[in-house]
Amino acid sequence: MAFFSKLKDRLFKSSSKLEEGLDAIVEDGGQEETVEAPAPLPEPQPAPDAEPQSTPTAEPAAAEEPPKPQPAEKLATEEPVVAPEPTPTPQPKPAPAPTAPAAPKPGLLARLTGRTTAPTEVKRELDDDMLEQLEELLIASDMGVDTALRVTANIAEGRMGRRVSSREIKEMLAAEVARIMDTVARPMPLYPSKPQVVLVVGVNGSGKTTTIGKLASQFRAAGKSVVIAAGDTFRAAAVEQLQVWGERAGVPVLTAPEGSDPASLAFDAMTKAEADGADLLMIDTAGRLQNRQDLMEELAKIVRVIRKKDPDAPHNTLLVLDATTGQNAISQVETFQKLADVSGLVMTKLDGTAKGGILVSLADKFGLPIHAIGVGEQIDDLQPFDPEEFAAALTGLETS
Ligand SMILES: Nc1nc2c(ncn2[C@@H]2O[C@H](COP(=O)(O)OP(=O)(O)OP(=O)(O)O)[C@@H](O)[C@H]2O)c(=O)[nH]1
Repeated sequence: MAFFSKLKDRLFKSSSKLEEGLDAIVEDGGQEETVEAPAPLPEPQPAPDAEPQSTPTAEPAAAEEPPKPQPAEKLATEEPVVAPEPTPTPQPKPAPAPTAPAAPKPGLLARLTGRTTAPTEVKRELDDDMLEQLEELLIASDMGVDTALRVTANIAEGRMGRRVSSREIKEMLAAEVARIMDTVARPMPLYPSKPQVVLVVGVNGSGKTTTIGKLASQFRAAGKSVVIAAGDTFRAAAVEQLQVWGERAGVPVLTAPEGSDPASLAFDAMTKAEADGADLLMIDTAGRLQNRQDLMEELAKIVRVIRKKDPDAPHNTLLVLDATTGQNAISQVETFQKLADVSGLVMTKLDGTAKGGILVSLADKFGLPIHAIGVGEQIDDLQPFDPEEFAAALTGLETS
């Protein structure tokens, strides 16, 4: 519940654009029609709130990494709060059905008597022009050309020539988006290894430090002992910022003198975390642009050194992506994947983007797990990723 409203509120910037675009497409060339009783929805009814917390289960992760996982625990502690929602069984929706046959009569009478109370809505025939407009809209929302084409093709399948309302097109789109995102919504897996080494990488300012602080706080609240290593040894300010987050999360931050080798800090931090019996060691790294070859090499070195200490480490390599960077996120994933064997993504700043479609594009292209999303700058502004809620928020479905 908390998650839903937060995402909904904060994704408004993103949803409103897509939502307005979808409304405009239907209105452009559409005609107002009287709403027939309980309008039969197109077959793939997405049932947006049917299984809200189904996603952050870890079965897929377990299936993929059979050797070690003792699959994930939820990242977001408020996840149980979502549970109460589905119970509201007062769904008197089925009831209106019997009244359906009677509905046209009063509508007609009302019209004859000049009291036009019958509700109307704009519908447009789903044709090539409409699909083209839809493709353009999705591409503009950063969904990427390939994904946009695939999504529209799926929407079109079996529905060409049908008259659709704005709400129906949003439902179809939300169902497609949720289907793509369903496979990638997975919390960060936890392993029995002690310490489980989590390397956090990304370009400058993507939100690595903030995400580490938020994650550390959540893991700590889940009863894990966490240690953070300040791997950005180049900037004193970065270390200080991490120390602030360490304090907020209540976890120790290991540092090294400014300018020292981040790989050796990572090695020392592993030794220390092991000696302390820590469950998790989260290693922050300096932000590096994917086109800076030297820095990317340095990252590869950090990974090599970590593996000297534990060949299975880093157990998780989280790539933190800033959702506001749009399509550039694609090349970030490609480059970081080559050097650091990225195991999962955290998408930050979803509260500030007008183009949440990038997540759909990433999921469709790489299939990397999305462990969490950042929806603000506060310590509790990191949420598990829920495909249905995301799809509904992105398309503006729940606001219609
Ligand atoms: N609105 C919003 N801001 C965020 C989010 N995550 C991080 N930020 C902000 O983004 C800015 C950069 O975050 P950092 O955590 O310092 O990013 P970084 O990747 O560690 O940065 P470098 O160390 O410079 O590479 C800060 O102002 C954060 O408060 C988020 O989910 N939403």
